[in-house]
Amino acid sequence: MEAPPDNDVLWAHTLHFQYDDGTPALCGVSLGVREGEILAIGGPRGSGKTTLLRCLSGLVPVRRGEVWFNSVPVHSMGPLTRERLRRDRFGWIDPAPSLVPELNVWENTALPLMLRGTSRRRAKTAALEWLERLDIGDSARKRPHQLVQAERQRVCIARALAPAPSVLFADEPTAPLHRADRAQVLRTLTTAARSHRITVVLATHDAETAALADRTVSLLDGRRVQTVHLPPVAEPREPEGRAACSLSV
Ligand SMILES: Nc1ncnc2c1ncn2[C@@H]1O[C@H](COP(=O)(O)OP(=O)(O)OP(=O)(O)O)[C@@H](O)[C@H]1O
Repeated sequence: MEAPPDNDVLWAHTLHFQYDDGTPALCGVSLGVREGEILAIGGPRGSGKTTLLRCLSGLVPVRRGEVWFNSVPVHSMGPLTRERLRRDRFGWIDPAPSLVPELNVWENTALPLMLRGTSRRRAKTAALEWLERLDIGDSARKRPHQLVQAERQRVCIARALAPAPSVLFADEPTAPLHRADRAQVLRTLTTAARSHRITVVLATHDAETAALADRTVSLLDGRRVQTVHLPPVAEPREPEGRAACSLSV
């Protein structure tokens, strides 16, 4: 059996993944992610990017192949150990913002820190700092329903960065943002990651987003390929009845 290299924080070897309905999503993908690296996982829709992030982060069990985090096997962990690993060491950003509706913005942002045992006061201070960095500090006391989609996504990004996770898995993190916002938020995300030595695994089908990473691993039909042409990304559609959001940054 091959051993993971010492300087790879994440290492996957011949990963295969098939959904319960039989859909093959990953076919023998191997990769290494170095500590502090920002790695883009590129590829068109349906190429397996989200599934790869789910396998690497321990969100789904790996039945064929291996995943190692800091030389610890994730593929052989039980569900509770994987859950603890995700809570204590990993961060996750989904393409669509998902917040607890009953909590305000800073409480949502502070939640992962409090789940890790940080006091409410310290978690609030950290949450407010990250909300400021994401230009959403003024909305700290608002409820999620009072924000537009793009603002909610900024809150999700602040929430993921606040605990300074060892690895941040970002699945199309700027999908709900407009072009101008996208570049600014991505720059904030990558700058924060670099200054806090957060390793980032960033799934994207957008060439401009991938260009901000240190390196890109490309997928096509669940397989790793040398290069893949990524078309320009379409603008997100605004929900009806809302003006196009322009966050002043
Ligand atoms: N829950 C599921 N059940 C069955 N098949 C799925 C499921 N989720 C994804 N798939 C299939 O697995 C394959 C890989 O999907 P995946 O979402 O990982 O790709 P992706 O590159 O992230 O795509 P996108 O950019 O659209 O999110 C696709 O064929 C997809 O249809």
